This record gives sequence, C-alpha cells and structure tokens, in this order.
Amino acid sequence: MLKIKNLWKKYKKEFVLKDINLNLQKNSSLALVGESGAGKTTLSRLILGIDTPTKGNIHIDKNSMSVVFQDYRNSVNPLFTIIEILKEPFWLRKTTFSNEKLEDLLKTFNLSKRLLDKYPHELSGGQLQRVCILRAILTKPSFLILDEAFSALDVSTKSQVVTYIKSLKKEQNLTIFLITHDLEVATSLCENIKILFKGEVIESLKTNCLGQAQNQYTKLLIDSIIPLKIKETNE
Ligand SMILES: Nc1ncnc2c1ncn2[C@@H]1O[C@H](COP(=O)(O)OP(=O)(O)OP(=O)(O)O)[C@@H](O)[C@H]1O
Repeated sequence: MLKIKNLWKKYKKEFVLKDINLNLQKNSSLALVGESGAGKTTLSRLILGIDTPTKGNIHIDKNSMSVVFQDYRNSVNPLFTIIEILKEPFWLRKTTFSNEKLEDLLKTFNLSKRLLDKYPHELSGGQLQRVCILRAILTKPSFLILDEAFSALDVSTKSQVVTYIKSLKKEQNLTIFLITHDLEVATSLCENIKILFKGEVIESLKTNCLGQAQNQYTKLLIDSIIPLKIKETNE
C-alpha cells in the first residue's frame, strides 16, 4: 500500500529526512513514532504529495485511501455544516451517503446528534477532530492514514476511538499508517513501529516485542510511556 525507498529531504542545507525506507503491506499496520522536530510532518507532506523529496521514491496506493490530517481545522470546509462535511466524500465519489449506522457511530465517537447542523467553528478541537476521523472511516476505506489524528482527544475518548478503529482493522482488513508522537497509541493500534529520531529511522520493532529494543532512545521512550504491565508482558 505504501513503499518508501531511500528517501531524503533537505531544507536549505540541512537534511531533515535521511534515507527513510519502509514497506507497508496490505492488511498490516505501521506507526511512525517521533518526538517534535523528528521529521514526521515533513514525511507526511511527502507521502501526501504536498512537497517533493530531494532524493528517493514513494509509491502509494491511493485507491480506497482515507486520510485524517494533522491540521484538522483546515481540512474541513468552514462553510459546510458537520453533516455536509461527513457527506462530502460521498458527493466527491458520486456514491450514496448511507446514514443507517451514523447514530451508533456518533455515540461511539462521543458526539451529540445536535452537532450535525453546526459549523466547524462552533465545535471544540476534540469534537472536530472526531468528525474528521468519522468522515475518514464512513467511506469504508481499505487504507487509512492517521497523521497525529488523536492529538486533541482526551484520554478516555481517545481510547474509545482507538478501540473502534482496531475493530475496523479486523472487520474490514484495514491497512493503517499512523504518524504520531504518542508511543502508547502506536502500540495500541499498530503491529509494527518505526522510531524516527532527528530525521532517521533508528529502530524498527514489532509491537509485541518492544522488550527487544536496542537503541537507548527507544528504550527511554518505552520506559517513559508504556505502562508497566505492557512492558512486563513483553519481557
Ligand atoms: N519549510 C521548512 N524549512 C526549513 N526547515 C524546515 C521546514 N519544515 C520543517 N523544517 C525543519 O525540519 C525538521 C523536521 O520538522 P517537522 O515539522 O517535520 O517535525 P515533526 O516531527 O513533525 O515535529 P512536530 O511534532 O513538532 O510537528 C525540523 O528541524 C524543522 O525545523
């Protein structure tokens, strides 16, 4: 679904992405985890074709792909109501919007039905981010890109939404590419993790083998974020 080969990106004289390689197969899930300034936004811009690489190649299967953008406020039409925002991908694809499951989904996403007739500026950041996630999954994509998609959600709503996306992964064979600073969400949602540090992938791990981390920075990240019980099951 997504293949990146020997990807480099330079801004002025400095390389901010250095020799990135990854191969995301159908029906699998991969999280790219990095702290602020690691290069996540740069990589996501290259993947989505908003910017061009200095060197290297990106192949992406855009058929049945949905994206939740980091900048969720600018990813919606401010003149549309929330229900229109949810219907927009169906209009663009000239398919019929089916709302039979919408009421249940709104409940799962902790969104009131009353929000459907409001405009984006009338919603909180967390509410609008959930609308964007909902919009991305309503079309039943087979490939979902989540770029810092949970950043505005409180802990319990985040957990509810992540659990729902995990259920979709099983039911719809969803392929997931997650870009995040949040290792906890990454380990909860994805089977494979790549740690991005100062523009380089310094470690690639299976989520169920976090205890095998070699790199000191990765170990620190695991120690600071993963609850003790998860660590114990991996040791
Ligand atoms: N347009 C630009 N011109 C010059 N340098 C840039 C530009 N965009 C990003 N950078 C630099 O590239 C590096 C990676 O930035 P990037 O925004 O990709 O990191 P990030 O991991 O997304 O950080 P955050 O989590 O804080 O958004 C940083 O050192 C940043 O200063």
